[in-house]
Amino acid sequence: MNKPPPGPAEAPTASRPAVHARDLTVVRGSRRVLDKLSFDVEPGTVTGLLGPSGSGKSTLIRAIVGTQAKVTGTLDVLGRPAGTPALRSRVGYVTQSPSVYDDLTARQNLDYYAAVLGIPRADRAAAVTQALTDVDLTSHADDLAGNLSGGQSSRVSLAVALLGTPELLVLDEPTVGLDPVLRRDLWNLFHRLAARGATLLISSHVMDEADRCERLLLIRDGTLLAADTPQALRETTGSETVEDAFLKLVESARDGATTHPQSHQAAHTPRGTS
Ligand SMILES: Nc1ncnc2c1ncn2[C@@H]1O[C@H](COP(=O)(O)OP(=O)(O)OP(=O)(O)O)[C@@H](O)[C@H]1O
Repeated sequence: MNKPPPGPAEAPTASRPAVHARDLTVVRGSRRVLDKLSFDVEPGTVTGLLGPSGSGKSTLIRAIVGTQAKVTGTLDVLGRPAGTPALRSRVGYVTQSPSVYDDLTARQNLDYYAAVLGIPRADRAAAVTQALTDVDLTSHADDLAGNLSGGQSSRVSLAVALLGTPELLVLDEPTVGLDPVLRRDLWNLFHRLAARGATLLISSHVMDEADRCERLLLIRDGTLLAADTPQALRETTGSETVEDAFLKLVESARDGATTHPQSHQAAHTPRGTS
């Protein structure tokens, strides 16, 4: 693809990947659980990190947010090495298990985290209300978190991550256990956040969420099978669904096919061109 060189008027941050990984490797115990991953996450996109249970999604997410030990290779986040303290307020992270205080209400939880994040007292109430609105929890704002359903407490955690208006939001299986309506609503929220300029990296082991993402990173056994758009993955593998594409990529990796699976990687393809 003949991409013209960046012109002098092009803002360097606009085209810089939100996440840039080269030969990213993580060893846990005696096992290499991520093996030489190379990919870029483009800014302003909703990128899905898809792979079966145990494939290394959470490990990769922890590496990106800077909480994983024994990471080697290159891993830059918003132009800085992953884990740099200056990134803390720029990266929102939601873990698989909701991290809220059961004896505080949803609003009190958010107010507390807003204070921890250093949001000025005068701005806190508005920031909390906005975050509660974003996750559609205003009607439960004054319920104790301990009395909320699993899906509702996950949304409180998500609201916490939204508080600082992070540039990059990394969400580990945020839709697990949610009913289809809530899942759809959350995906709509993710796209609204991306439209406001945020980059979202969202892990899931549910392949039917693939088509809700603009781009996908498919991983299995700690290796990257592909990085591309859902449509390109279906087309290049001749598959009807991303799940079938995934299976074909696994088979071709297993057969040691001459076409290396990572040739599907289109980390530098500008958005909307593939
Ligand atoms: N302390 C450890 N020592 C060795 N291997 C580990 C350790 N912790 C995790 N692993 C292995 O690392 C691999 C990746 O785990 P990870 O939690 O990143 O996968 P995942 O894709 O997020 O899985 P899930 O979807 O089930 O959460 C797994 O095979 C797991 O068994």
